Amino acid sequence: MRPYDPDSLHIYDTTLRDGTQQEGLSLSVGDKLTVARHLDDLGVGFIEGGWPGSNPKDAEFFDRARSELSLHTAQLAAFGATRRAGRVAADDPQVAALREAGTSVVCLVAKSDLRHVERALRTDAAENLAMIRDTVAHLHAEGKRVFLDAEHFFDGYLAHPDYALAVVRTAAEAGAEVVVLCDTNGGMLPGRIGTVVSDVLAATGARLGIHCHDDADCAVANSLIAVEAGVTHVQGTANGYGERCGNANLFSIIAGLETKLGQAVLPPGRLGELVRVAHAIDEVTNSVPDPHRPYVGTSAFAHKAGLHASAVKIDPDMYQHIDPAVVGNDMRMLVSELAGRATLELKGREIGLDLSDERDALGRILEIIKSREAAGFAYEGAEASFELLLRDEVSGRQRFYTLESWRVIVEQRPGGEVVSEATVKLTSHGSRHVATAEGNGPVNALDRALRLALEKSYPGLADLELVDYKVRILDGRQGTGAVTRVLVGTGDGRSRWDTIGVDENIIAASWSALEDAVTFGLRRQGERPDPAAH
Ligand SMILES: CC(=O)SCCNC(=O)CCNC(=O)[C@H](O)C(C)(C)COP(=O)(O)OP(=O)(O)OC[C@H]1O[C@@H](n2cnc3c(N)ncnc32)[C@H](O)[C@@H]1OP(=O)(O)O
Ligand SMILES: CC(=O)C(=O)O
Repeated sequence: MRPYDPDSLHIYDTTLRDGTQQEGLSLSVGDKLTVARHLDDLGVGFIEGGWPGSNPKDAEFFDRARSELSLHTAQLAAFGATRRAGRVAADDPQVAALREAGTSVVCLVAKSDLRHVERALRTDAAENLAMIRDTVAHLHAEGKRVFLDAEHFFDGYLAHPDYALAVVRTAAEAGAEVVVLCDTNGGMLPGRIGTVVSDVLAATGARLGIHCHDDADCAVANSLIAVEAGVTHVQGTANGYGERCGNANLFSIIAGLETKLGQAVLPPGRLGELVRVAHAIDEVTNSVPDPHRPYVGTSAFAHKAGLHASAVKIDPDMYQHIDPAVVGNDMRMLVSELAGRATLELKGREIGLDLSDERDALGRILEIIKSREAAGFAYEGAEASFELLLRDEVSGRQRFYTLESWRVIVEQRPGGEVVSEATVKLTSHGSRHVATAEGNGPVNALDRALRLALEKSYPGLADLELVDYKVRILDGRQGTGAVTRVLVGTGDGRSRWDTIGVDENIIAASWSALEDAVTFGLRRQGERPDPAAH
């Protein structure tokens, strides 16, 4: 492993600038400061805070950053364009905003594709080079470290290589520390990126960086191949946020560099924070974490196929590209109709049960799971129901009450209010209980009535709370009517568990899921089962 040296390979985050160009993503100044702190905790080298000359929020961010952001590892960078055509860099208000942003690093965006120079900037080749030269030289003379993002570099290089090279040379000669080759439209494939980077390096000798978008689904691969070809500065965003299909996911790049290319790019010990930081930033940006995201997703090391589990049981490396703990993730087993005995055995291990000598029981449980999944169950999303099934089969059923009946009515009252009322009758530890409760819906009423009926025997049930309720109507099978699958999430303030019920009747399906939820909760609380219950 090549040791961590933040100067020899820059990890440059542009979440707060290019990441916010993602549709639907908008951050307050406070959010941006929080994201910056998370990125600094992770240990990236540079955090691009925004474009100070483009809007008041970004200007405020840089203002507040001076007093509110104390970064330990990262340096803050301000982003902006080269001077406008026909102007003097020192007098251009955009350039002034960069100069005054209070950062030691600025990153300029410049055109490097002649088509863009002529059609978007509506100027000529020479003036664009002058804009680059003047702006870089001005900011460099002002004591800034200057990086230059060469927009549309790869498209420009393929059409007019001499001009694209002239951009790199002009920027480097004027004092740009790094010239960042941008695949702005995100359409490049890795082979081409590698070749162009090698050629540009050989032709200019400039320090190069890479900035890739993900429109061809290759942004991370393109960034990694660019590093292999010699760039020493990599840009990307947290979780790959960004314009259109996003930017290169900096977290995958970091993990790839550290675990596959033998290059430490974070301070020692920080790679294990990757999952935590990725999820914390999703929280700030109000994004639902993608479970399938490489390295950091909750499914990234989740094994569903029975054959995979049977090999993983012998050696996890057989179906994992890295040890999940290295990036702060965990291996998980998923129980479903695709499971085998090995899956169940490993799942048992996760919950502290040694099932290595329980081949027959595992076979029975597998049969139950497969036939129930064929009828509409999905244990993957209901691990508490699976755990009850497993424990029942292996250590014998534990029941806390005997159900006599349940009933729900839904009533529209004068004035239009709709109220549900449920009655549950059961016997627990020799006493018969009849409880009636109201709720804002039938499931809420049933849940309350069930807990009311049990509260004398099990007062701890008061701590449980229904926190999630999902319903899915499944197609009718083999000529039967459609069935309803209900998933119930229950919490006790410290943890959460999920249970399932399936029935043609939505209330009956909900009742089954609720019973599992309460039974699981009681087992968790270590409550004494009712030996007479059945
Ligand atoms: C590839 C990237 O993602 S780069 C980052 C892109 N990010 C953003 O655009 C978000 C922030 N942008 C903004 O707030 C606005 O676009 C501003 C403030 C920068 C400019 O707004 P306006 O002055 O109204 O101009 P507008 O957005 O219509 O057009 C951009 C102008 O910048 C010019 N321009 C574009 N690139 C550059 C460049 N590298 N150097 C100098 N000028 C440039 C264009 O020619 C155009 O000039 P014009 O006004 O004479 O037509
Ligand atoms: C600079 C930039 O964001 C791009 O070229 O995509």
